[in-house]
Amino acid sequence: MAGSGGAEWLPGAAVWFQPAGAAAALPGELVEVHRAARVLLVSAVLNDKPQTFALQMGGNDEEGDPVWPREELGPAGVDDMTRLHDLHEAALLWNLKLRYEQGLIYTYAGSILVAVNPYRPVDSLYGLQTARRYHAAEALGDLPPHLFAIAAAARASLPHPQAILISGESGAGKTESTKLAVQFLAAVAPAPPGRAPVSEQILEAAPLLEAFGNARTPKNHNSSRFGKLLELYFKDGSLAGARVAHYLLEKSRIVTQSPGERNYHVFYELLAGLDEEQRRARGLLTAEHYFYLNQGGDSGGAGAGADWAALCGAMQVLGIGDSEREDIIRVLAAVLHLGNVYFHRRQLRHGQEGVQLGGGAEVRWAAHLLKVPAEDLAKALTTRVTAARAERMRSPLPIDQALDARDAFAKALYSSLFNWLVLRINSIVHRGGLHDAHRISLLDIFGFEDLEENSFEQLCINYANETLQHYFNKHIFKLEQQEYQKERLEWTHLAWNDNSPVIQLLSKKPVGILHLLDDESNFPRASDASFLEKCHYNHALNELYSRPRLGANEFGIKHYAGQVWYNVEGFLDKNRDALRADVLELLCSSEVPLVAEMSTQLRVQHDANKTLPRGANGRFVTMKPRTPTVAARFSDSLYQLLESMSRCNPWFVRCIKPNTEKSPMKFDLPCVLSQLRYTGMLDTIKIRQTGYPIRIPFQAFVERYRYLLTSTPARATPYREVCNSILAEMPATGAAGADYQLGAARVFIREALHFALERARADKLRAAATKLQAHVRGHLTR
Ligand SMILES: Nc1ncnc2c1ncn2[C@@H]1O[C@H](COP(=O)(O)OP(=O)(O)OP(=O)(O)O)[C@@H](O)[C@H]1O
Repeated sequence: MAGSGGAEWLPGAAVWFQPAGAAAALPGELVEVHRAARVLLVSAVLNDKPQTFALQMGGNDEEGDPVWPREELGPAGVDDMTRLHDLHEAALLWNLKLRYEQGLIYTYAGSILVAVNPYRPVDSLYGLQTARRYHAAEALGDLPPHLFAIAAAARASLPHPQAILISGESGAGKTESTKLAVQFLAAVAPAPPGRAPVSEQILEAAPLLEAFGNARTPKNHNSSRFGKLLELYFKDGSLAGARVAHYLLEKSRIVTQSPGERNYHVFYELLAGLDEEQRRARGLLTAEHYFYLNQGGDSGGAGAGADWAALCGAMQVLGIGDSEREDIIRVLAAVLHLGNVYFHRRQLRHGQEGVQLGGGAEVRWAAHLLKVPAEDLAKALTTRVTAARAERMRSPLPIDQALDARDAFAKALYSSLFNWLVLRINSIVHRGGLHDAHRISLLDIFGFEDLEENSFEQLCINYANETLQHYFNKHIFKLEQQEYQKERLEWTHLAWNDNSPVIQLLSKKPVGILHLLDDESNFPRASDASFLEKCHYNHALNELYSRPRLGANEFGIKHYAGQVWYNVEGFLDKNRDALRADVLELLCSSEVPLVAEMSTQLRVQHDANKTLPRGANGRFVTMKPRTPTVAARFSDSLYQLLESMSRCNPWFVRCIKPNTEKSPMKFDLPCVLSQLRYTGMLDTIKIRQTGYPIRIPFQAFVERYRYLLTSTPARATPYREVCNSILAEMPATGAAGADYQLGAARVFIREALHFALERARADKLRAAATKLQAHVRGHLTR
């Protein structure tokens, strides 16, 4: 490609270039230039048609001039990106853009689904008719790419357990995709008679969990602030039950919100939904009066009243009765009252500092709603119990600790309410008799986060994303290529961006950052600063780790999705998440059945998880038992999640955010490009295009595709040879290299050829069925 007279590469500049298939170079005009993305868009007329071409800036040729590989995509792009001939970032980007602008938000990369958020309702995409069509399709590529196709393929692959992993940044569309997949599976596998409400209950659990676990953030007005694994159980072809597991509800949001952020939806919905009389009975006012609701500068609740009515409807469908709902309201209202409790500093004897309670009415309301003695609650907020020998003494709390005690109380109340709710939902949708049911798991876990201020929560979220990216890489690249090697296929090794070193930096024993944090959290005199010192000391030489230049309380990690700086302030407290024993006792003494129940659950969790520290020789030593920290529990649950996933056949859905303004149908190239880059989409497509992800044992292959044989093989022909005969007759898919290879015991097939095989088989079977019907009709007529 050449510019006119060495002119600047600017939009509007005249250029010459040669598109694929054109006999000679064409004159064109630069439409857009993305230097960072090394992408040029050029408009030109080819075959009398104005078209736009995406060109990738390559390296330099021998004379130092830029090299411009080329790609022409046609007006509608391709629906499976493994069919692109010239694979480069510009081609992927332009292909997604072309499709997106025509309302085609789904595109395949082999069997991986790329879903670009439309940011507007696209009802025509998701009707019952569409669901039925996808349900009836025989193979993944038979119909245009769709989320329903992935859900249908997962369902068709039962009884082996299946997992659909839905990933993407905050706001990319994971939660919507999860809901749509569940709706599809519920629609095509209706519950058996007698159990009819179960699928309705499963569907109604989603808005309930969203009300309590989602909140408005600048990135997403309905951002899930917890990770979710939803297991759907199928029996005799019907959706027979479900189970939800949740990960790491963001607790800090209950008591603080940054500008533009809000607390969990349910608070605003409650206040807008109760009438004046109902509010008065609980001492409640409107949302702007509550400290826990107005710190982000937005306590408006437009439409929240209707949401409260919908929420009550969902509770009814789930069988959460009036008295339970009343108790839920008590807890929510108590949290709001607690947030408005304030303190005055008080100088005590011997130079000790203490506090005097302000907002006494708020304490009385909270105690009244929780049915605990008001004086005990006041004591819990202003003093702490210290145990010296056999004596329990109360010592006053200074003002900062009193505020912390208030917030810790509110966080414990709300998070145990959330835990209780999940358990309650499970008790409804996961009834007995499912031990032999078949399972599809849907994972919707918080996306990678890099905020203005990143704290402990972001470290955990990004750690989870690293492990899931690793799981993806392991499936797509590592295990795949290991298999080729084992079965001695001809294969040039394909490198990929391995993120194991970051995972080790975070979690390897004994000095991974999360282990250092745990050790410090169990050491009473440690502080955030001493934790940071230890991180610097142990990892300063690691190239994935950065120290701040100006001595700030931060450390930086180079994640697979980019560098993130974490401010360590509050890390230790958040990780300890200690609930004082006297506070737990107070909660357990509540006469509200729900509060007593959730406090018991809290106590069980608190006690059951206590582990004794091990001595150097591996034997238990006599020390205080360690209460597991948040990071330790989270790592454990991630480990269990991956364990469970490793037993499933995975399906990947990559959600993409088209712009950062949440604008409908606006495709911002650099924004999409960065997501394609850090998820390794180009390499993924390369390995899907040239690799052999489908592997079938010879005998199973022959049994499935024997209808495609044009001649019957001799009786004792080995399966391997029959496989070869079937495959040799299939037309080539057009990608470079062989479309299949025969390994030691299995045949290895490219996805494109697998689609073609499935389609050919379905055609043969259909033709045979038609012939048989005609034969039977003829026979009957005769
Ligand atoms: N398929 C879709 N059709 C229409 N709108 C969509 C679709 N997917 C997402 N959206 C829009 O994008 C918004 C954000 O999507 P969603 O909440 O699913 O993101 P997320 O990836 O789960 O984000 P987070 O990680 O913050 O929870 C939705 O509220 C909705 O407005």
